[in-house]
This record gives sequence, structure tokens and C-alpha cells, in this order.
Amino acid sequence: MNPVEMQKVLVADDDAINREVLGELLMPEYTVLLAKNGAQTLERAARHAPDLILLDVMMPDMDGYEVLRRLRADPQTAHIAVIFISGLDRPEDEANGLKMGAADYITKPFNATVVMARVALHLQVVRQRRMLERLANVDGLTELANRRRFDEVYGMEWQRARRSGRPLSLALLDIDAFKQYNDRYGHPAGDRALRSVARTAGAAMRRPADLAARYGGEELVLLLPETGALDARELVSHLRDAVAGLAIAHESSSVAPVLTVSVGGASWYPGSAEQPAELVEAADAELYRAKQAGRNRVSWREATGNDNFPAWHAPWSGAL
Ligand SMILES: Nc1nc2c(ncn2[C@@H]2O[C@H](COP(=O)(O)OP(=O)(O)OP(=O)(O)O)[C@@H](O)[C@H]2O)c(=O)[nH]1
Repeated sequence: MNPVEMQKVLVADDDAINREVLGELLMPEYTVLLAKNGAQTLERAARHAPDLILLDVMMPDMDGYEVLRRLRADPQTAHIAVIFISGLDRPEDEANGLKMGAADYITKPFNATVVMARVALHLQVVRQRRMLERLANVDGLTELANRRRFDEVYGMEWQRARRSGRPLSLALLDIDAFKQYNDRYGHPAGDRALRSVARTAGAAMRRPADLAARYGGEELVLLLPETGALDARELVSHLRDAVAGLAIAHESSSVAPVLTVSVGGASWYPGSAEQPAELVEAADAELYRAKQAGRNRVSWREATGNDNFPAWHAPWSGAL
């Protein structure tokens, strides 16, 4: 397996010999990280996001139970699978470890084959969980986030903008004359074109929190947290350019000889709208305006500081 695809296992044990034995055992199949105490375990878990932690229960500075509790309390590390490795071999110790949320409990002295088998089993569970999460959040055709994921992220970003007082921009992007494209080139070619547009939209996202998602049909939505109207409009205008630059021939379009998109966007400042739906409605109204004005253009609406919604600035429309 390619090393970049290897799953990561963090071995946390205060005993150097145990670390070495476990490390060597796992090394051929996994990327192995080592930690010699509780503080190091927490730091490496947060920094490297391992898939699994083999966690010694008895460590002098912070025992394994406390490490697990702190891992679970931090959203960044809360989902990492943990297997306790412990010299405490009474059934109640094992039951206690599992009750705390460990995936498994292995007693010392451990048997190498059993350790490997259990590690493999739990890493398979981790892979399956990731696949399910992906299926639930990703649109199969475009491989962008799906509508469900967008709704979830939008709700969170709306709240975050409300708390932080930072602006939030949202744009709806719709392929022009796509019905004619399907009619002229066939539905499979339409799917390929939609995937190319989606890939271009995904690549245009610059910050980790920016999100491009499939809103429905041939419509995409772009969510740009902490981005004001000026920057959002510029990003989206470049994206419109980039789609035209794909030079996907569209002989049946009255807009251009190539596939183009229209985009409607709106920027929200805390206090300018009451409900998340209002921003989507404003972007949708701008998309309609861009279509009416001839397509292949961006139309934007900007709400001012503390105005009562819907006191938007005069719309800007342009086919840059
Ligand atoms: N190939 C393909 N076509 C799709 C998909 N989703 C929606 N469509 C098509 O997109 C077309 C959208 O058509 P309309 O809403 O009439 O708009 P349009 O032809 O793009 O025209 P304007 O938006 O007004 O420029 C329909 O023909 C849908 O069948 C998809 O996943 N794949």
C-alpha cells in the first residue's frame, strides 16, 4: 500500500520497550506514531489525527482513562478509536475501560497476533465509518458536498457569523441553457459537463471553510464564510470566467458558443437578515436577475451593516 494511504496508529506507553515492541509490530502495515506520556498523546492526537490509539492505562503523569476523557472532550479528537492496553486484567477493569468509550481492551502481557488482529478489526470499522459518512455527505455525480451536507454546514456558519459579527456570502450558480445542452449532446455528456463545472467550482474555493455543494439538478451553491460582498463577488466572477475557459462546446446556446453559467449572490452582515432562508432567497432573486439580463454573468446583492433586512445595496450585475 502507498504510504500516504496507510492508516495511522499512535502507540502511547510510558515504557520504552513496550513502545518499541508495539511499534515494530505495527510498522510494516501502518504509519506508527509514538507517545511516552499523556500530554504527548493528546498533542500528537490533535496534530496528526491518527485513526487509532493504542493507549496504556497506567502512565505516571496522566493515566489512560484521563487521556481518553480529554480526547473525547475535544471535537478534534473525539472520534478517534482507542484500544486500551493494560496490566490490569480484572474483568471489572476491562468493563470500566469499555464503558468509558474505548473500542477494545487488551491485557498485558499481550500476544502479538491478537494485537494485530484487533488493530486490523478496529481500523476496518474506522474505514467503514468514513465511507458511510462520505456517502451521507457527498453527491455521487459531482463529488461535491450534497444538499444535506450544505444545509448542515450553512446552519452552523450562520450561527458562527451571528456570534463573530463577520459577514457571510452565498451564491447560487446555474448552468445556462443546460436543457439545450442535454438535448444536443445527450444526457451522459450533460453529466460530464456538470462534473467539470463542479470540479471548477470546488477548485475555486480558497479557504478551508469555503464550501461548494450541489444544490439540486444543475444548480450549485457556494458558501463563503467571513467573506464580504467585494471578495465574494470577485471570487465568483473568476469562477464564471473559469467555466467559460473550460471551452466546453455548446452549439445550441444562444448565450455563447461554449457552456456558461449565471450566478446570483448575496452577502449578509449580522443584523441584516433574520433567517438563513432570506440570504438564499436574495441569492436566488439575483440569479433570476442574472438570467433575465442575458445569462453568463454575476449579479450580487449586499446588505449593509445594521440595516433592517431587506435593505440591500443597489444590485451589481456584470459579465466581467
Ligand atoms: N445531464 C444532466 N442534466 C441535468 C441534471 N440535473 C438537471 N439536469 C437538466 O438541467 C436542465 C435544466 O433546465 P432548465 O431549468 O429549463 O434551465 P436551462 O435549460 O439550463 O436554462 P436557463 O437556466 O434558463 O439558462 C433540465 O433539462 C434538467 O434535465 C443532471 O444531473 N445531469
